[in-house]
Amino acid sequence: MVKILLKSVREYKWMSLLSPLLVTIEVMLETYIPFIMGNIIDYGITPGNLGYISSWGMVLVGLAVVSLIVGAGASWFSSHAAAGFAQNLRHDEFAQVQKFSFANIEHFSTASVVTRLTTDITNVQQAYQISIRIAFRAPLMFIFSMIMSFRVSQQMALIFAIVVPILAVVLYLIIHTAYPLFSHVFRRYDILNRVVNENLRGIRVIKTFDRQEEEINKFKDASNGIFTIFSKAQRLMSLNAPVMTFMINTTMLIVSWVGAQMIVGKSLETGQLVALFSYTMSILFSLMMLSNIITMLSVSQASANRIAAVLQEKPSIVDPAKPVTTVKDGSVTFDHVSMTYLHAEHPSVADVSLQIKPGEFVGIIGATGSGKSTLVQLIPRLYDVTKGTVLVGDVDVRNYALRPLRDAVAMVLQNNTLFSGTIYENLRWGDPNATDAEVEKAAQMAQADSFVQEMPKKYDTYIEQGGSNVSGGQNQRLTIARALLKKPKILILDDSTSAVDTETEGKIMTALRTELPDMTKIMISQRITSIAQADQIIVMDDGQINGVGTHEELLKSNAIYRELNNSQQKDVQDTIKEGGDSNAPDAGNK
Ligand SMILES: Nc1ncnc2c1ncn2[C@@H]1O[C@H](COP(=O)(O)OP(=O)(O)OP(=O)(O)O)[C@@H](O)[C@H]1O
Repeated sequence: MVKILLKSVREYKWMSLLSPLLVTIEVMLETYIPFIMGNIIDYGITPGNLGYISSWGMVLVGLAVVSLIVGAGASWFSSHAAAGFAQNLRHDEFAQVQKFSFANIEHFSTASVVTRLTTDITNVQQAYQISIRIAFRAPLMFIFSMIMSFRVSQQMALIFAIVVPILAVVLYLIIHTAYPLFSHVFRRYDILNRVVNENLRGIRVIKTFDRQEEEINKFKDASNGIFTIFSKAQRLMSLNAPVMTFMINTTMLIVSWVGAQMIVGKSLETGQLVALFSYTMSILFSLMMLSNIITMLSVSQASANRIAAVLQEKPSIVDPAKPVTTVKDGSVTFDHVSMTYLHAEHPSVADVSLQIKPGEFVGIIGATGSGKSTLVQLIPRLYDVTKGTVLVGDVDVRNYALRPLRDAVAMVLQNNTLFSGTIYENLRWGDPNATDAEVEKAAQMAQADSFVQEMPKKYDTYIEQGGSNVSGGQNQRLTIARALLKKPKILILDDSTSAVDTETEGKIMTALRTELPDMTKIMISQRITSIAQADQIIVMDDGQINGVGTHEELLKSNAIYRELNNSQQKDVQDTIKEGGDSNAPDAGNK
């Protein structure tokens, strides 16, 4: 796992190596300073030797300055290397997520991917910075201080041999209890992110239903969950400080008591005792630092695992070894195709066989959940079939490189998203090199040009995030125009004219049929009127094809289609009787 993450260190490798090197120098200098101080007391101050004091005093100042500079360098290199490493890791993880298929994303959940890209990366960044600085500093400080205190007085150093193991056991017990709590926190972050994500996406629905209060409570629950675990873990960790203070004071007392007796017995000098006080502090503090480091590193191990899982996830839909790069035409064949979603028990599409000729207009109709969207998503390979084969231009879709396949198959979803930017910019997602005239032509076919022309800035009108400043029907027409700019061989409209009135929808289909006769048009719709003109209509029922034919043929031969037609005719009649208008959605332009 560590190996996978460390691949992202890249250009920050040398900084990462410099930091521990400088730390080693810093610690050596720092532990030498009390030794010189002790000597100055014993050989300079006590006998009144001013020459000794001034010459070693200069050395002392020199060492302190060098140690300061080296320490600052180590700190700078470690923080810079850690920030750079985190940046690379974030880019690598984000790039990996872009390669994911829908199935991959469903595996992790969007909220969890967000936590892995934010909180988890921050944790790993901190852990990395600690690893290349403090994780070196603490044990080195401990070892050098132990060596130096043995050098000063072996007898006194034995005190540490008793105190250190006791402290180590206490600190271990604290960490051991706190760690499992920390590792739970991340799962709580996923929940928090899910609540925020859902809230922001559905903010309009929330406002419409006046559900702010409930949403605040949902957020509070998620946030309280994090608070409870964190404060429990922190309460345990806060025991560290009093335990340390107690141990330091006790050790100091023992050192003072034994030291005083040794001074009286002439086996220890005053300066040596002062040096030993300093080493006591260093040894105990480095132990505390070590315990903190171990906790932080173990906590961030959970984060590191979660990031590594994303980096190691194999994108389930990738280019084949020798991909076909051109799509011959817009023909589509389903050959005994079945598709079962991950974790689903039953197939959403079962044993479907179907032939669509290039340029045909195909309508798909059926009850909700009958598998219409699943079926068409197999054409641009948004999901792979579980059984059978889907062929586009007589080639199995799995044999194409993804880019040319998805360029040839444009898909417009019911809730397709527009992005923040001008209308020109949004439509050019379909073709970045399209001229203004080409953009406008596509918009005309999608019946979007008329309302865009009425906007003050026309095609330079700024679309807000998620297309929030255009109506649902306008949004749909713009996304159809965007898809048309790809000049696809196959255009799939997945209920993507649902918010467009029937008259405008009719105009769109007429434009597509007359101006793009070679482009295969596959249209999913709940409205019979939308697909009645199709060359063939497919009636889906429970994942299977229940009937295929033209409008007239199906009216005669297919019970489901007849039933749908009758109920929709009745609705129209009822509405007319009530004096309403059947073409409710988006009848006017905003
Ligand atoms: N991502 C998914 N994971 C698991 N099951 C799914 C997923 N998407 C759809 N399904 C299930 O597959 C079945 C077919 O769904 P699909 O969206 O293809 O139906 P549909 O006919 O297009 O419905 P609608 O008209 O409501 O859009 C449904 O039972 C649905 O619950």
